[in-house]
Amino acid sequence: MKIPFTKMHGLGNNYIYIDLFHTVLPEERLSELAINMSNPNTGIGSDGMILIHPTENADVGMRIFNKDGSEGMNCGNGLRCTAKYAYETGIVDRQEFTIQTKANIVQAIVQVNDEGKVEEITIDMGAPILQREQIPMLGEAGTTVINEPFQVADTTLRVTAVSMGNPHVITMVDAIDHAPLTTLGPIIEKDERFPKGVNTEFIEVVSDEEIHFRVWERGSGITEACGTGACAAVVAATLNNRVKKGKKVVVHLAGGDLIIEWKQDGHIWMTGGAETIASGIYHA
Ligand SMILES: N[C@@H](CCC[C@H](N)C(=O)O)C(=O)O
Repeated sequence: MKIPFTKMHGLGNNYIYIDLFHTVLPEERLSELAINMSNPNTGIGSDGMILIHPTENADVGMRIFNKDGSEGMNCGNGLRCTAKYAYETGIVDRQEFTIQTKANIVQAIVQVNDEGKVEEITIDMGAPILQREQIPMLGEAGTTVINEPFQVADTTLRVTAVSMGNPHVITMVDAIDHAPLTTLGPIIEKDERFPKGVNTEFIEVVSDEEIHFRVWERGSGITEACGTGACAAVVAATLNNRVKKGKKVVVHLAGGDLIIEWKQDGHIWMTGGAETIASGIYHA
């Protein structure tokens, strides 16, 4: 099977994008394709695979597969890349349009330069989910998880759990360069208290408008950036009284910056870039 693809990244979080407006893929091979294409030695090399597809409920649909073949519910960097792709290829002809993920339908707004290229994308990511059982995280149903002690290996972290349609657990640290990302990230990802696994973030809140951020992603490990994670980080910092609702926060990820605002109406807005790296034909 020969599959046309485009490789794109948002702040270094890179995926192989397949345009299902023009290509058909068998559902039963999607997971295997994501694993194989993501392999840097025998595939293309990526953090996973994203499908851009027609849907009845929005202008564009998006599905995300991590590099271990698991399907995620949402992807912030993927949404910005999908918005750029959809606009630049003419799938949509408006600068404001909707994208459906497995989690929800979001609004995308693209800023376009004189040459018709998308330079910046803002996504209304919707409202975060804080109810423990909806994250999901084991424990007393109906409660939230804010600065809760969490024993892992021989360390007690204090964690805040947030779903942006996908699960995140956030720990505030004093110095981002010393965050135990590689040691605790893979253990927390598969901790039984998170029945569906979890994306693990460490953040250093510098001020009420600036956060340093590192992530261990469920299904992909360390990545350069995680858009839903950056949104979840600002929610966690707000719930811990370190930043304020209604104020823009610059989140410094390993691959660059995102501007995140948790608005007074409860929605989270994410603004940042997206880049096209290459396109070609994958031989499956
Ligand atoms: N990199 C993404 C999130 C991708 C999915 C995640 N690993 C999951 O399984 O939930 C982002 O930019 O949000």
